[in-house]
Amino acid sequence: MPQDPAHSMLAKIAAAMGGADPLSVAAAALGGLLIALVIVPNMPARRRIPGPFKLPVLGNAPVLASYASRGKALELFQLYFEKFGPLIALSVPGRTFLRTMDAALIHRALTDTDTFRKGEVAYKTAADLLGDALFLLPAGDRWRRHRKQLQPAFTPTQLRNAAPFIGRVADRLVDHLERLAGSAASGSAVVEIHAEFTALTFDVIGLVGFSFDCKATESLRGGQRSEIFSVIEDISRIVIKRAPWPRMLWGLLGVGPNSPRVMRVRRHLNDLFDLVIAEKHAAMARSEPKDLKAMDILDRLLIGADEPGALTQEEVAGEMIGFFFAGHETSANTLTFLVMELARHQDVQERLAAEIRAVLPTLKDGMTADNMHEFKYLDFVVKESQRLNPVIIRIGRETTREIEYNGFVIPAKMHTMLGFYEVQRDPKYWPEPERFNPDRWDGLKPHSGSFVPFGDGPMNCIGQKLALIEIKMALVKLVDRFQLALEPGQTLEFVSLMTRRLKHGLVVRLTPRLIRPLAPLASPPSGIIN
Ligand code: HEM
Repeated sequence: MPQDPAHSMLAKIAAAMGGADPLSVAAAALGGLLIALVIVPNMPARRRIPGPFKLPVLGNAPVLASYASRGKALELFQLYFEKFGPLIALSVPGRTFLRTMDAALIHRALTDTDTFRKGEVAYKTAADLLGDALFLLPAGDRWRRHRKQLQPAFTPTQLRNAAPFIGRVADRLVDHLERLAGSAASGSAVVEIHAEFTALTFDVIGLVGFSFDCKATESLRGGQRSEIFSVIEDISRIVIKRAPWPRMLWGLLGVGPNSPRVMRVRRHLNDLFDLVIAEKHAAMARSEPKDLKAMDILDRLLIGADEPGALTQEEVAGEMIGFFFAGHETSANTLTFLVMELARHQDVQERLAAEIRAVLPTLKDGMTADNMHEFKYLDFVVKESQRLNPVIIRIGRETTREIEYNGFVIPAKMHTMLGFYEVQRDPKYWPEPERFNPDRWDGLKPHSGSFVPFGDGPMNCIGQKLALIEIKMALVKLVDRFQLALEPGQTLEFVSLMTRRLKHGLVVRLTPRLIRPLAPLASPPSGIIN
């Protein structure tokens, strides 16, 4: 009788085992598989990191994917941390990973580069969309070369030069809001402020990074949302959709490198880069060579193109897209959360307004990158909002070797997700963690690893000083001119894609405060924007 291949295989194995019954061999094989795929991964063992039940092969991928696609991963991890403690092990096909909210481990993972490195997971998941952007690159020579080339664009001199441009973009926004309020019968403006901030931060990156006016604010005024916003947003969605699954399944999910959706995103990004570069070359041809100090990020990258270690044209494109991506949504979400907290806490808002009224007139040149520290309460408010509402809620690292931590064994090459959101709300480090209390920052030096909105260590946020100038300038101008209140009837729903934000934005009512002359603003170096 002809035998099916599986049966003949079993017969061969049985013969090799000295003529054992093929059925017993099959049962033993099945048992072995069960032990390897279900029992071992879920077995409680001393020193093994605890975690939720893992399905054979798929591990925790289905439940992670279901929560992540709805932007609800934080809720899931909150449950897991409550159940299993500050270190949890999870698995998706092909890899096991660790998620932690332990401050000391977070600090170590960010600063001890011999033991933890940024691995390739993020790069492999998004490089076809974003190219060789610094914020994606894994640790190693390529990352070092990019960081070295970009670092000079963030010196105090560069930031000093950038501040007046930022001031002008912020002025454009508050002037517009004032006009809106002036033309409304109620005397106040009702706006969805997140869209305004997204446009503002987009324009700031364009101007400061590339002397390119994206006119995002302008297109918003024209009643349309610039297409590039939806493209950038789609990148986050694509990456989130890909993350729990192996590359070979991305195509099936509609997010493979050759899927129409992905190709559309790439086409838009290439167009944007071509436009910026063409404008830059035209500007270079029109004007005298710039002083090194007055150069933007793109000038610096292009001017040094012949020097050893310089970035190639492709790498420059990656950095440009990377800066738009890493630098605009993060700052916009941070600003939106700040307005949300100020609108919810009118007492804090009034104290801040009083500080602004007291400090601003004393600044001879208006608010600059050098005198921001005069606004002490503002600094507390920004930090407290970043603590409660970090926009980067987690980042990943990988162990370079096996280590022991608090009695647990963390194997080599373990992908480790650092839970910024959770550690910044941990009652162990933050009394009354859910309370928005800027005064807690008075004289406070946070416990290492417990406050990391910009990361830490050598891969910390290269744009953090620029971001803080932008955020503080915009906030000072806004609170100085308007009283901010939440418009009733909206539910504030949070989503966590690549960054955390409000799903439907934030609708606020802006009522002009008493009109009084503003302190002068330092003029920008040239008239790029009106
Ligand atoms: C409030 C705003 C911002 C927040 C909360 C933020 C947060 C972060 C965090 C947490 C990291 C560390 C990632 C890691 O360690 O793997 C990071 C890296 C980075 N950020 Fe930001 N960021 C902000 C604004 C900006 C801006 C305005 C820019 C550019 C102008 C920027 C560019 C970058 C880049 C290029 C990296 C990668 C650095 C490296 O790997 O060497 N960010 N950011």
